[in-house]
Amino acid sequence: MKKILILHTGGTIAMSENQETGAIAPGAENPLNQAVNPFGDRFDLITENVFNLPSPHIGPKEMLIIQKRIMLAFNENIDGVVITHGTDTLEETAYFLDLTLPNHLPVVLTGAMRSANEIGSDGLHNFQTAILTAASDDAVDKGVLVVMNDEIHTARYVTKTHTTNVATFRTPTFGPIGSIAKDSVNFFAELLSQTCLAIDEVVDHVYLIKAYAGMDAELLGFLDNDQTNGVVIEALGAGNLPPQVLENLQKLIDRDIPVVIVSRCFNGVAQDVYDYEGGGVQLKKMGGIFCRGLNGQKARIKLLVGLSTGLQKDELAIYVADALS
Ligand SMILES: NC(=O)C[C@H](N)C(=O)O
Repeated sequence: MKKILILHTGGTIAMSENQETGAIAPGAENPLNQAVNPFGDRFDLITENVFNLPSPHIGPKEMLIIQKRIMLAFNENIDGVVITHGTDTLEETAYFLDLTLPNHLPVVLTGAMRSANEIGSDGLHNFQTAILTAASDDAVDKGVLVVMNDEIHTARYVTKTHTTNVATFRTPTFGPIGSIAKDSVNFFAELLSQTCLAIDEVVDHVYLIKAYAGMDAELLGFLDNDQTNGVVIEALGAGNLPPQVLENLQKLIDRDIPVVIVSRCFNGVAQDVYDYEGGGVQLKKMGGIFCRGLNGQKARIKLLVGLSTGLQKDELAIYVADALS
């Protein structure tokens, strides 16, 4: 019988709706703990309530606590791990774990868009399909996975795309790698393997900012101080910035603060293609690190993990630049 470790961390999947006001909030008890186990004796389910937090309250420190708990599971004959999590920051926790856990133990994150007592609540269904996926032999060596709404996505590329719809998790550019139909878990893609870094602490002051038409130079100026450890910029289009921010950008780079460039576009990959003032060619020459294929929040997690594990300068740039390294 497969032994599946379940780690509850909170989120809408653990919340209920106030029937009078319609407001959604966590209660003292996680409704998932009261749910009947639909699998009977099929799996040995070991449940731990790690946190009961809405996911905007989850940051790298909490991610590291979850990571450390899963590292222990490697010596506990666990066959798979399911993490229930709020959806707002689920993709960041999933990617943090993807970068820091060895690949071979299936680790699956899930959540819900409708709380436990709302009509059409998706929590229990997502929870069950996440368990099925974590128990699937085919989930081994696929990296950390996100299961929502009968789809299986890689932690590396999945993102939350809708504020309320149950089909919110999507993988732009690449698509999901599997699906669940009733009881059967089907994968239709392999994952290219990546390095896993051993992590023991997390650095702070790693920032994410978004470029916009007429962007003010001051914002980058505020980050030009001893505290800043790294900056990710969601640049325009293929990876370009307005000329007026270049002077302050150069100041950050001269301070040896790693500056990572991704695109604010929903699809595609940032590249140094444009050779005009503020274009990607110049940003790269100035020392900007182009990150291939990750969105802003994932690139920030990667930069944070690289910095937290002690990578510096060229080594850090190589690690962050390629989503597969
Ligand atoms: N659907 C959700 O879980 C959203 C909630 N605000 C959270 O992330 O905790």
